[in-house]
Formats: sequence, structure tokens, C-alpha cells
Amino acid sequence: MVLLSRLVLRKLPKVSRYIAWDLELKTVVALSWAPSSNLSTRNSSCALPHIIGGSPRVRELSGAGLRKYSSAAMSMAVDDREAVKQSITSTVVEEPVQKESTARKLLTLVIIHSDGKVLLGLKKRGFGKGYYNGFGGKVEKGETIDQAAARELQEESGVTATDMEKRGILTFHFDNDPLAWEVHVYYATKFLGEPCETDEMAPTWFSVADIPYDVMWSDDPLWYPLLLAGQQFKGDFCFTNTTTLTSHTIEVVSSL
Ligand SMILES: Nc1[nH]c(=O)nc2c1ncn2[C@H]1C[C@H](O)[C@@H](COP(=O)(O)OP(=O)(O)OP(=O)(O)O)O1
Repeated sequence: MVLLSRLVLRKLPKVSRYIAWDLELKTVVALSWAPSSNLSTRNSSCALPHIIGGSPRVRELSGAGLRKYSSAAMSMAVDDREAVKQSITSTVVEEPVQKESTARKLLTLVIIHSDGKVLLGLKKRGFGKGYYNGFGGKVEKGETIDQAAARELQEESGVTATDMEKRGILTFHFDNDPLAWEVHVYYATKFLGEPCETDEMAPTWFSVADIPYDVMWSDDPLWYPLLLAGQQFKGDFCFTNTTTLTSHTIEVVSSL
């Protein structure tokens, strides 16, 4: 059984059929995927299911509303092979949300916006090499997401933000990684220290009109304008060949 923040999912013995207890909608949902959507393949986290049973509210779901089921099914196919042997008749129990971290990776991203300019770093090595991006990385064991954001910013740029606040949560699905990446996006306007080049990043200031979207992740033009306009947002992005954006959803939210 896989537990995401709002979803408990159990695979039926029959291939490509799942039963979910949706903690958000508080109802049971029965799902199936089209024969071509093989959930054991790398790219399948973006395949949307068909609702084959559930309340009227569930039957109205489409697009982003269905994507959470795809992600959960993909996570289960990889992480919880034993569960697929169990039958639907087992009791589904709500478990603590902390279990979510086993189904996805947690990362941070900090963007500093000061005096009409945005501080971005050219990634010199590792994932996203050659792209300009905010500063961030993986949340380490024993630290909170806020602490990880502050640490990564300091390590990669040499500065400490003093008014950092979370503005977005982005979920990325890469075809070469069975786990979704949950990236917590922070925004700051004040900081201590001077940006300096590190082994990993070369910081540069860009005016908002000159943000170099052509050498950035292709999801960035879709949400940077929301960030810079002071909005909070959630997004979901699917990539193939690591960097080609194939589908996405994004929404402005009132709280994260
Ligand atoms: N599609 C995407 N768009 C974007 O704007 N930022 C992305 C992104 N996919 C990943 N990121 C960010 C999240 C995170 O800040 C960074 C990736 O983190 P890293 O792999 O550099 O992590 P670490 O610094 O922990 O790595 P190591 O130093 O190799 O341990 O790229």
C-alpha cells in the first residue's frame, strides 16, 4: 500500500486496476489505465487513469485531479511490489503523513529578488549542469525543509537570506527516476553577505526582463512570473529524456 499526502492506493490483483481511498475527497475510487499505459515503464507516471467507480464527485475528476493517482500508482509499482499481491479486501488504514517521504524526494530552491534583479546561479556540475537556476538541493536527514533551503543557499551562493518565505511547491516527474521530486520554492528580498562563486554554482544578477529562460529549466517561465508577482503556487511537471517538458499543471493557491 502506498500513502501519499492525501491518498492511500492499493493495486487489485488484476493488472492496471487500482482501488484508492482518497483522503482529500474522503471516498473510495476505482481506477484503471488504458492498455498502452504500462505502469511498470519509466514514463508511465504521466499516464492518466480512467475512473471506473466511486462517488459522483470522483467521476467529475480530470487532468490534474487524476494525476495524483498516476504518481501514486507509479510509486507503488516501484516501491511496494509486495502490496500488489494483496487483495482489495484488506483494511485500508490512514497512516501518518511522514510516510510520504518514502515515495518522493524532497528538495529546495531559493530565488533572491532584490532591487529589481534576480540572483541566479549557473550550475557547474551535477544535475541541471549548464542551466541557470535558483539555489537549492536535497533535504538531508534530520533537517527541516526550511533549514535545508537556508543551508543550500549558503553553500551554493555564500549568502544568508533574512526574509525567506515559501512561495511554491513543484512536483517533477523525470522518466529516469521512479521517485517524484517535490521541490519547495522560497523567495527572499533581503540577505547578508555577498554572492560568490562556489564549486557548484556561479551566481549572477539578472534584471527581471533579462531572466535567461533559454538556458533554464523549461518549467521556469511557467512559474517565475507567479513567484515574482508575489503569488503562491503549486505545479506538477512531467519530463522525458530528463529535460523535455511533456505536460504540466500549475495553479495559484491561497496557502501551501
Ligand atoms: N525542473 C526543474 N526546474 C527548476 O527550476 N529547478 C529544478 C528542476 N529540477 C530540479 N531542480 C532544482 C531543485 C534543486 O534545487 C536542484 C537539484 O538539486 P541538486 O541535485 O543540485 O542537489 P544537491 O545540491 O543536494 O546535490 P549534490 O550537491 O549533488 O548532493 O535543482
